Amino acid sequence: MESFGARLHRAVTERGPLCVGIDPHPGLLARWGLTDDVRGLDRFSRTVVEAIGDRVAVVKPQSAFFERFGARGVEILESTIRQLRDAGALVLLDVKRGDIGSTVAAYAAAYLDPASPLYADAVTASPYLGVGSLAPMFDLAATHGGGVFVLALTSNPEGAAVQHARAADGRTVAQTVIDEISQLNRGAEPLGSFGLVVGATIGDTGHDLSGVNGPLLAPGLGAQGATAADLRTVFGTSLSSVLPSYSREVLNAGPDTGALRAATDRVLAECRAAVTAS
Ligand SMILES: O=C(O)c1cc(=O)[nH]c(=O)n1[C@@H]1O[C@H](COP(=O)(O)O)[C@@H](O)[C@H]1O
Repeated sequence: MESFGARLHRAVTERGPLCVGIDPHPGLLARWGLTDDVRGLDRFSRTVVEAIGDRVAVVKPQSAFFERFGARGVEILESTIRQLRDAGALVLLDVKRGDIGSTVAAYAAAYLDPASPLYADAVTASPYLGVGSLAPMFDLAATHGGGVFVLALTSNPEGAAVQHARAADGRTVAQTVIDEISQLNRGAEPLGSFGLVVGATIGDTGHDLSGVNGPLLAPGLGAQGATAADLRTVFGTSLSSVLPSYSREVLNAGPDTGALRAATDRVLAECRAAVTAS
């Protein structure tokens, strides 16, 4: 069975270094002329899948925007994940889960077991109950060729108060997360299956990402103010592992599928130039 890291490496080689988020904000539904209900949610998600499912390496549905409609919203999330996978995109389900280990095992079963209705290629996870508490996710991901992206340095301004705090050994909390994920990816080729989330908005924080050997998801581009040109400052010599991620910047171009594709092509060209420039 092929690992998530290998599948991601191939997808990025074939389709380019880009993740597009599906974040059906109420304001976006209105902008697209859709109702703020499950019908609007379904139409929005289908339109995004139709426009970009066959051309973007990774698509990241944000679960909260589906959960807000209850069981029928989650049903649409399940169907969106299936449609995306059928279109050949890798699905990174943005759920940012974290809990004590025995409960994390249940989250792992929900998202990383191929038998689950919400099965996705990878999930986002929060390490603030300790990176070790996420072990059941790492284990199930490894068993089934899935991936886990762990928050390290988030794109929001509030994150630094926690993530830049120093642990007893002098490292920042973020660096301890980075180092533990690096261990998990040691020796993996062509790329490890365990990723980190590092916001494109954070500037040069002096964290050492050189040993990660896994994907670095970079949200915060576009609507949150960062540009592709900022990736060099944030990631330095680790640029080749960066997976830039945009949601509203692309989604604002809808509902026209041609306009969504054009927005996707534009940000991909910017990211390609930023990631490959020497
Ligand atoms: O894990 C994430 O994807 C994430 C981490 C982070 O540090 N910052 C961040 O914005 N995100 C998510 O990335 C998306 C950003 O959306 P836009 O600001 O519209 O591009 C949202 O779904 C956020 O939940």
